Amino acid sequence: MTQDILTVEGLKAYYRMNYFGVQREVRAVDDITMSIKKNEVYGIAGESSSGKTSFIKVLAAAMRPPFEVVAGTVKYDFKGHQIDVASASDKQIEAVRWKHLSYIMQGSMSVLNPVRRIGKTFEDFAARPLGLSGDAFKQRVIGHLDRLKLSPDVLRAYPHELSGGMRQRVTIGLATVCHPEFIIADEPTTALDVVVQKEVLSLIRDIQKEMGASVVFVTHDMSVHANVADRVGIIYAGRLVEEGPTREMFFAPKHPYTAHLVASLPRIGDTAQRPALEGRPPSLAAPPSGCRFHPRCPLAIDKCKSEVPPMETVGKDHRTACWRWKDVEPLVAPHANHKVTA
Ligand SMILES: Nc1ncnc2c1ncn2[C@@H]1O[C@H](COP(=O)(O)OP(=O)(O)OP(=O)(O)O)[C@@H](O)[C@H]1O
Repeated sequence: MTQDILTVEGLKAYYRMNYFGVQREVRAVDDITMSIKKNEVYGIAGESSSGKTSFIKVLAAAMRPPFEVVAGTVKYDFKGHQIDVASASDKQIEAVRWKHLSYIMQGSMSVLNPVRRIGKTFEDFAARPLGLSGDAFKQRVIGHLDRLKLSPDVLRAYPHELSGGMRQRVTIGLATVCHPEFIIADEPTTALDVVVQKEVLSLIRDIQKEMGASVVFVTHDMSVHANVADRVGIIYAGRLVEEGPTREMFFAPKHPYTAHLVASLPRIGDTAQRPALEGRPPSLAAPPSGCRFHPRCPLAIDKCKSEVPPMETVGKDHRTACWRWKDVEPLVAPHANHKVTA
């Protein structure tokens, strides 16, 4: 049986703000339970503002006030090192950062210090976790850059001197140079052109295979999920509403929201009109009762308005939170041009 490397239970994480004495709470992650296996690539999808970035910030132990964990656990089982990052101290998190757990944040420029040469940034990130210095450290970094098809010259460059694709490679290099067991990436390909996107994706996949790491990544681009993920999880209004093997999520979704998301993926030669999903995701300060998707759901019944659907197992590694999952039909037929992994 494959072992889990990450187990999340009953996780709630909110932005808690105080505006002139008035408390406001944005429930960005609201009761998520899930797990990720060793060597698995897990993609997280959902509309803008659904809580994807907030969720992986907790996984990456990168919360900053006013964002805080309100309930639940986020337990990693690293080699010889167990940690619950939802309650660990900064010092305990420091001990696993980069060496076991790494985080590729949204937008490579925000990670790379604009006034520091790339080589210095590598030293800041990786010298201590690797326990190397001087020439030994430099050789290790150069060897790693070579795998990423980057020349040692980049170490002398400033971030603005590199193209967007190169910067993203450097960010991936930073996140992987210590051979972490768990890599978290937020929109790793957004803002890159299609050709560079493909390169960056295959790079992440190659590195993951070579190092035997687990990867969690977020993107709103369903074609990236189709090509890269082993399993996909769908977040709607702060909740995980469905997760399952990528192929099943595309060809046999069991949540009406997933059916809409996967239907949004353009296919070559397909001119069929698909019903648009009306409305917008709800405010996370005052989400709807019952199933949060019910105001937009074509299958909603009275029960959906008042009772929260529990996550039910509907197949191997496949779970959904929908009272009417048996009635969910794919909105588009499987298509020959629709490449899906697995
Ligand atoms: N620093 C913050 N302070 C207050 N609320 C925030 C903050 N950051 C995010 N939020 C709110 O948390 C909710 C979830 O946002 P989050 O960025 O996690 O969503 P997302 O699914 O990643 O969206 P996107 O795809 O646009 O990045 C949103 O309602 C957002 O407005």
